[in-house]
Amino acid sequence: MQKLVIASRESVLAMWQAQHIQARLQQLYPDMDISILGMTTQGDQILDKTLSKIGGKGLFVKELEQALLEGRAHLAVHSIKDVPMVLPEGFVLAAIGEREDPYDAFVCNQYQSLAELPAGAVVGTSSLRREAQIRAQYPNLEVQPLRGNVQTRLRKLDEGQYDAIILAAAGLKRLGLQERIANLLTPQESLPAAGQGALGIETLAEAKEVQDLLIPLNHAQTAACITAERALARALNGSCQVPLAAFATEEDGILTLHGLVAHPDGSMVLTAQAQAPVAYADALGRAVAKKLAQDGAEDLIAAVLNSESA
Ligand SMILES: NCc1[nH]cc(CCC(=O)O)c1CC(=O)O
Repeated sequence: MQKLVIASRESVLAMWQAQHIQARLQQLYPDMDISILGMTTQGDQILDKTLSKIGGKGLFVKELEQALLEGRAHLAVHSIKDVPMVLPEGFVLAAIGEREDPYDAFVCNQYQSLAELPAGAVVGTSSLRREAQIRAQYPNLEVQPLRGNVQTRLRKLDEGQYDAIILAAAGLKRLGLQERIANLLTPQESLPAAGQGALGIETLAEAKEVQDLLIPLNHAQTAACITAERALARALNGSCQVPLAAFATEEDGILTLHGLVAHPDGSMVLTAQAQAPVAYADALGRAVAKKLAQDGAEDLIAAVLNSESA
């Protein structure tokens, strides 16, 4: 192929990620003409509602998939965290890039940790997963919705609308804003979302030639972790509506996967974990999901979904 077009959202973070992939590809294929097609998605436009209320993750990827379908782009670069657990027919994840820091970051101008915040302090996050875990451990704190891109969220903190906010460490680090991180939340405080910190590259299922070009960008250990995390979320019908976390690590070919499902108000938190060789990543995800289901996760999810539609 002579020419490759990368579809990306236009946020500063998305563009950084697309440029990162562009640079890696240009190094591998110096003679190829590689460009980026920036586009705005519904997820970027609707900023006054929480994601769970406007239909979830798909809103960040649909327009990019449409560009692939219409041949305006050959690959789409996503934060894998924003990619729905089940792709529409005809699309595949062709490569998963090496993971950045997977943890959530505590961002605050006065305090060093959630534990130090005074009672009644306002913590900004629109992630139900973060909200539920904070409420469960710090019932004296107030959690308020916070949307917009990373820069917007930091501005709202600096203007005093919040005492602290929680953001993915990966986004801040990629944007050179790591000095804004007061502390990383431990996985015990806030278990990360499935895929947090990793990039996914999506193509049409039929685009074999493009997929071959992307093989060197796939990071095997990260891909195994992400496969396990996404299998867990998929098995529990992972949507943005229910607080759900899935975090895998790999050591010497063995994956350790932690899963968590919670009630948004923090009144109930279920956790489970298991280990398996990397070759069984998908089965591991389903196994941890099954443990959670046996502990009552499906009832919890049904109760949360019911109360929302009521
Ligand atoms: N929800 C939006 C989103 N999608 C990916 C990232 C950060 C980068 C990543 O996790 O790869 C963020 C921002 C955040 O959660 O703070």
